[in-house]
Amino acid sequence: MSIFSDYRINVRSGEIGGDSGDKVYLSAPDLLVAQYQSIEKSLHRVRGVRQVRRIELIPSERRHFELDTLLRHVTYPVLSVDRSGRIVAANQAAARAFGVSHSLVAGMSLQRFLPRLQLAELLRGITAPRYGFPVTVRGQEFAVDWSPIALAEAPGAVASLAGAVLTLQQRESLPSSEAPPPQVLWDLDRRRDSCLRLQQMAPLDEPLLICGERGAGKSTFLRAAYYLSPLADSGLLREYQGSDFSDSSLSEMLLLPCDTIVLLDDLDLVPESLQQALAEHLLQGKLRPRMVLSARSISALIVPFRQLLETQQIVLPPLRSMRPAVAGFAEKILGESGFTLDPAAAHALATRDWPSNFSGLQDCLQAAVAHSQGRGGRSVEVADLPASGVEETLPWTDWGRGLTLKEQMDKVERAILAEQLEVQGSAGHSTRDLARRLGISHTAVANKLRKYGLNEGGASS
Ligand SMILES: Nc1ncnc2c1ncn2[C@@H]1O[C@H](COP(=O)(O)OP(=O)(O)OP(=O)(O)O)[C@@H](O)[C@H]1O
Repeated sequence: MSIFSDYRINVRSGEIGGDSGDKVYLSAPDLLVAQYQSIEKSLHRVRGVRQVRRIELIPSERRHFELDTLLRHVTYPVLSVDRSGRIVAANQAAARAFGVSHSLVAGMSLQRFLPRLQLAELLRGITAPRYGFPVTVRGQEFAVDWSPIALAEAPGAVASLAGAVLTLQQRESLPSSEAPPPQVLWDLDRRRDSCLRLQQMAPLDEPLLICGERGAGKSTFLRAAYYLSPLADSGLLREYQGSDFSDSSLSEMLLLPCDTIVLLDDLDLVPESLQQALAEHLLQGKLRPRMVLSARSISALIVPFRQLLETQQIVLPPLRSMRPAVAGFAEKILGESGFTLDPAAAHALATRDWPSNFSGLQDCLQAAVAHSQGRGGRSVEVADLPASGVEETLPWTDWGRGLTLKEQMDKVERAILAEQLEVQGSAGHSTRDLARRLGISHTAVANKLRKYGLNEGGASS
């Protein structure tokens, strides 16, 4: 050092390195060639010095320089923040996204650019990386990857956090950020009550549960709840599917701001441990967004959710409990196709049980329209309807709504015969055995089987 000071050479930094740790690197950026030549000999005389060389960059400068070049070439924003949320370093792309000059970014507060990010929370307690949570910067949608910088002594401990590195990827058209297409709700028969309840409950803050069987319209109601919520105008929208719900979905949800509306479809398909965690966070008030959930039924959920949502649920009636309106629903579905529904076909539809509800009715009508088209028709007739699948046995009041006693009895009789045929078919019995078992004549059995279309490929006589 005295050699350098004798020659008035400013040494800005130094480090020890090399493969065997026996090299000393000194950074003297203003060193002139003549100065170097003069000190070189003196340096050689220092004990232990074997070689003196002049290099362009010392290793740490080189690393810095390489990182800088790398970041400059990264087209998406990358930046780092310290524990207090101040930006320490940022690349050009980040400065561009934030709309400030690159030289000014360092030192600014990140919150200024991402006002809705739960920054304090992230910096205070999150020690594992988080991927893909949505933010908006000057009207542009990004997904943020957040990697905490933990100090080596205690990685994983909150106290060890020194800040974080963030990367922002532009989101082209993430479905979750897009509002679903608005849909007019069918408000016939018992469905009208569900629509009215939705209108009353959607604008509230409490979590809302929509229950219904397969195809009963849960997803449709979830999306309608979004439009009926005051947040639809200004807030953020996030949609989750219960079957895909994971730990990272939950941690992402915890970071969402309070003006977000979360639609979580099929909560009953979320693993129980995650349902538990979700319920706890909700009860402790840690989940800020407005939650709208759906499930097959409230009894399919874990106990805390049942208690939490009991008074805040809308149960969608199954289609079979709205028999008087089945034709009306069918006409709404047919509406766009220009096909009409023949009264006999409408009646036939009303007698079916629709285990998959509106989805089943839609599929059936789609097939019927194709069939009718095939014969050059413009209306759906009984002959166009595909054969109905398996029918379910259900509580009588709902099940029989809109059916005469005779129609109800016929459905029961058919179900009994179909079940008996299946049992005896596998045991190799005949229709005579069936007649004996049911206590009726063989002719009566044959007539009934014919009436219900059960005689083909069934039991032998
Ligand atoms: N009230 C309604 N108004 C308009 N369309 C509806 C209504 N209810 C259901 N539908 C239509 O019926 C079909 C089934 O509805 P949806 O997908 O919402 O049911 P789901 O209960 O979520 O089904 P799944 O259990 O299979 O997820 C959809 O095509 C939907 O458009």
